[in-house]
Amino acid sequence: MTDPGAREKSKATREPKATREPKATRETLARVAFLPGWAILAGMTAAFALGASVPPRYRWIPLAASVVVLGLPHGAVDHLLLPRARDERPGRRWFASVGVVYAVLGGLYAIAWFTRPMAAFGGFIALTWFHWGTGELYPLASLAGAEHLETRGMRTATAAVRGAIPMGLPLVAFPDRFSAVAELLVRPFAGEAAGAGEAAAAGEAAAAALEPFLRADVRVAILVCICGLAAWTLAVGGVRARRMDAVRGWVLDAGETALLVAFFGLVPPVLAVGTYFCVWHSLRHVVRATALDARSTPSLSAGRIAPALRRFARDAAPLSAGGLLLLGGIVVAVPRSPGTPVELIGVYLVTVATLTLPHAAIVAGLDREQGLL
Ligand SMILES: CC1=C(/C=C/C(C)=C/C=C/C(C)=C/C=O)C(C)(C)CCC1
Ligand SMILES: [Fe+2]
Repeated sequence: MTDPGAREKSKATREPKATREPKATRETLARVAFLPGWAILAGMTAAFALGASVPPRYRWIPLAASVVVLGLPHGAVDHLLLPRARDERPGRRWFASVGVVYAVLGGLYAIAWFTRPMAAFGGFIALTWFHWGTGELYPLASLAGAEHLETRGMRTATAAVRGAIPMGLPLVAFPDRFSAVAELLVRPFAGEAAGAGEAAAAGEAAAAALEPFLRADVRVAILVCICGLAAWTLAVGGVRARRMDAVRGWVLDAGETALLVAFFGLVPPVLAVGTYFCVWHSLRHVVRATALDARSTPSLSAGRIAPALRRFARDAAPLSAGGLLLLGGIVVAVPRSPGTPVELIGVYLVTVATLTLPHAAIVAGLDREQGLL
């Protein structure tokens, strides 16, 4: 005999933890997670559609800003995420475990950059695809309440689409910029005793390895795959949403997907990726982290986000500083030290890459904990 009360209870515990926030709290979180990103990306998309342009050197500003604003700090609370999601105290044991994950995964990946930089770059694109894609599930499913994402299949497909847009469309629309960034990231790792000639050769080797992806027919194929997957995922999601009478969440999903396609198709990639990193991916993750902090719930449910963000900034400060130290270490350790601001940002991106592997692993653990992955 199953007692209906028990069945109700088990249903309640199966519900992803992330959706347990009271409605008022969720609305505050959603406002902060969504509105700035929509406004800034839509504004920039419109400006570039109307022919705006930004001189190349200024396109790096958002990426440079991400060192202190949202970008690097968004990963600096990784040691607090899982214990808070499990209602445990984030003590020394958690800090040590997360430290080990960072040391092992980050360390191995750093070695890969020094030994096989081009493969490491390819891995970075794949990793970002996964991490930025799955990073969209919490805001969509838990904050926007997009019920068409209730099945694992829909969530997998949606994450694949959301990650493919920022990594694939810059290649499709701006192949030369894409390969220039690949060269920028790979060049400092040219052989131990590399002279300028050898470094240039490494850069050229990077460009040569990318060559097949830069061909017009291959890029058209990539575009067709991304748009086809997006259209198919949204079509299946739309049917589900209609059946569940949950069209609002689907409209948000479809609208965002269209905005992202237009944004990454029109805005120069260095500017687009940097902006997206700060005001979209990182902001959404920061909001998610504040939602896990029990001390922040009273002010959040009263519609106030500032105290929660201040608390986040305090939590994230020490390890953001740690990230900067690591950046300094990598700058010193690369065989060819960066000589210009842009080269310095290139080395920063490699630092971000090595930190992103352990960060993505921990966030994936949180996704599992919250029933999203
Ligand atoms: C800058 C840039 C690129 C790559 C950026 C990447 C891969 C950024 C990843 C950031 C991460 C993972 C942050 C942490 O969440 C591309 C696509 C080559 C295109 C040209 C501009
Ligand atoms: Fe992240």
